[in-house]
Amino acid sequence: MPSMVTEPYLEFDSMTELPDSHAWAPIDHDPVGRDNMEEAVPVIDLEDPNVFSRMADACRSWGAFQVTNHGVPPDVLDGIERAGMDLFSLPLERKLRAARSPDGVTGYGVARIAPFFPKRMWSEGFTVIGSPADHSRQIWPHDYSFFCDIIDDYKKEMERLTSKLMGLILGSLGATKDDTNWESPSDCDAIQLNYYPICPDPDRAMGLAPHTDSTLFTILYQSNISGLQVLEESSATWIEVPPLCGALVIIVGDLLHILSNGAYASGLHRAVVNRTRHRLSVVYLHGPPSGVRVRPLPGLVDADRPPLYRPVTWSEYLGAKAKYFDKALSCVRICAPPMKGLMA
Ligand SMILES: C=C1C[C@]23C[C@@]1(O)CC[C@H]2[C@@]12CCC[C@@](C)(C(=O)O1)[C@H]2[C@@H]3C(=O)O
Ligand SMILES: O=C(O)CCC(=O)C(=O)O
Ligand SMILES: [Fe+2]
Repeated sequence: MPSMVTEPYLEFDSMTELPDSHAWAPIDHDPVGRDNMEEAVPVIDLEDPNVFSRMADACRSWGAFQVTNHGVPPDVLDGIERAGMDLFSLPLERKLRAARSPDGVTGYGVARIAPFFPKRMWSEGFTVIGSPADHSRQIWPHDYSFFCDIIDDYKKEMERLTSKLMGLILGSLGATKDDTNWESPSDCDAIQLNYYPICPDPDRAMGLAPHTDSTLFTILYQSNISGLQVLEESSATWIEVPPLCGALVIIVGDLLHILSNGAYASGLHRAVVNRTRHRLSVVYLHGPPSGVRVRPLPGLVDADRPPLYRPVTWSEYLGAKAKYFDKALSCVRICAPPMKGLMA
């Protein structure tokens, strides 16, 4: 694995120029797709009678879609947005009290994929798995429970929605929950808060570099500021996912690609930044419970369609991602050349 970035954290708000450490090659900020619906990431009403076929089309061609009628109350979305802003608006020294430890996963820090890129990203993140109480207490010693309560409310809504979405996605593949050997909710799901400060030179800065998520699927709330883009593969074009009031973005992760035996594409996505508006995204990363091995669904495997991937747990897959990043899927692909040092 590449060595970790060791430079000090940046006080973004004090920067009037983009430092060389954060200057990427110019970024195309004029993605197509805003007005041309043929080129737009689909928006799916979860009450649509054709929801299975609409999801199947979106997952095959985009690896992403937006959902409406998802049932998450607006005050829960507003609450987590406010809590995220409270957190990231604090002085750096306060946030660093909850810094992610070098071998840890949760807490405050730069994007975990940072070591794979030569330049640094214009963003900060905070990851929660399980209870955020310890980190919250470090940041707000006298009033840490407000943050925990908001995270708790959000988590409950996401657990309800992941269960619903899992049923629909399995339905879109012609399967049911009985075809998997696990139940929602998962004990390993993560909440990731991402903050993208105002940037003096957004054409050369990258909020979050292109990546796929290691999840079954990801539920992303981006409020009303644009920044998320998905790669449209056939034209190799980055397409903006426009913020829609109250909608949530669903991104197909690598484990759903495996479960679908390659039928659904994991969506390659990135976040760009803005000269005048800071942006917050709240990301719910959903995977299987610990110990469960994800494998291609039995109904999608036959003599003509052999399994493309071997069974893998989420933690094994995250280990491969941390080591090989965008080559992680090929590590678990059957018949692919084995990569040195990968788990049995
Ligand atoms: C469950 C997880 C998925 C994630 C790694 C993590 O352990 C917690 C953070 C997640 C996140 C969020 C930002 C993008 C991403 C690629 C990253 O660097 O950290 C994802 C990871 C992932 O999906 O691989
Ligand atoms: O902020 C965004 O829009 C993208 C965030 C993201 O891709 C992630 O956290 O995995
Ligand atoms: Fe992502």
